Amino acid sequence: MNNRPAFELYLQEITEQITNELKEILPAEWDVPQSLRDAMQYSLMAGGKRLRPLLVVAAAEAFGAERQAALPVACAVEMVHTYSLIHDDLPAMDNDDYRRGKLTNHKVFGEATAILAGDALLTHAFYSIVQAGRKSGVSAESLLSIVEDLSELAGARGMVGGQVADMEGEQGLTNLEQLQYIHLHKTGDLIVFSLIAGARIGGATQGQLEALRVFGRDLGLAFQIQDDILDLTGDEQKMGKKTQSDVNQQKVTYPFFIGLEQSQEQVSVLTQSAKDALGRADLTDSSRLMEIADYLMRRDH
Ligand SMILES: CC(C)=CCC/C(C)=C/COP(=O)(O)OP(=O)(O)O
Ligand SMILES: C=C(C)CCOP(=O)(O)OP(=O)(O)O
Repeated sequence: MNNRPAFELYLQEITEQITNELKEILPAEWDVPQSLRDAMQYSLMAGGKRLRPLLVVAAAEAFGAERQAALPVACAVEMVHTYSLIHDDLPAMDNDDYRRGKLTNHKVFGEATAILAGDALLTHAFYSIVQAGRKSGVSAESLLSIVEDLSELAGARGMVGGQVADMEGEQGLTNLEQLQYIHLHKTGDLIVFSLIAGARIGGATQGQLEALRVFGRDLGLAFQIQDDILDLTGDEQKMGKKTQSDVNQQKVTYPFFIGLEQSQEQVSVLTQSAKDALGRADLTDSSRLMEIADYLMRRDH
């Protein structure tokens, strides 16, 4: 008999399904230049935790949707996230050598191919969203809203805008509001997208979408504060990337402004307020999303 907790098995099952779906969407024999295909697959299959696709699937299931219907959109968000990490690691940005326990994309394939692999992952994400309509019967109306949300939340007003504010602010930030803007957009917006995309697939009402936006916003902020904390206290082996990089790059972070203990307190407060918002969403079953919120904040991986 298998004694592993049900939640761990659930995580493992979804992670495997997402990886299999990604292999279908980017097949080994895909008819594109080999260096590009290799670079895209290298980072996608490098062992990321698949947290954002997990949120898409869990949100869709919380509204009673079939998991299969959510998988193409789950893959799309993982492609967007992976592109963002490839570009974030480039010499022009964070200049990191390791990601997900492996050499960064540009270290293996060179800068030009890494940039283009990121570009192609972003573009292919939109192809994958369309497949949710072609293969899994998600309505054209829902897909239209999902494409609109992704363009907004991953673009200039979302993740890219947050990344630019992060680069421009690096040493000059003077208050927590500026840092919060960066965290909410650079990291939070893709988490918000994942939740509301899943909810749209499940047929959420406007009120439920709003509640999930609040859940995602607080969860995303807590997640990035946790990332700031782990950069100081985490284990490089487990995290698969270098720690102390914020200090080395003289980046202003939550622990820099309010100290380690208060930052940890903020993570708990935000996780609780996220769960309170979720409680107000009146879902068919919110238990998995509640468990995921706790899981994200206990991570030391
Ligand atoms: C448009 C682009 C390139 C967006 C990047 C978004 C992002 C969340 C990067 C990682 O942040 P981080 O540098 O705080 O995290 P890590 O410690 O994992 O590098
Ligand atoms: C937004 C941040 C903090 C970048 C890393 O995200 P994850 O911790 O989800 O990275 P992977 O598991 O996908 O590599």
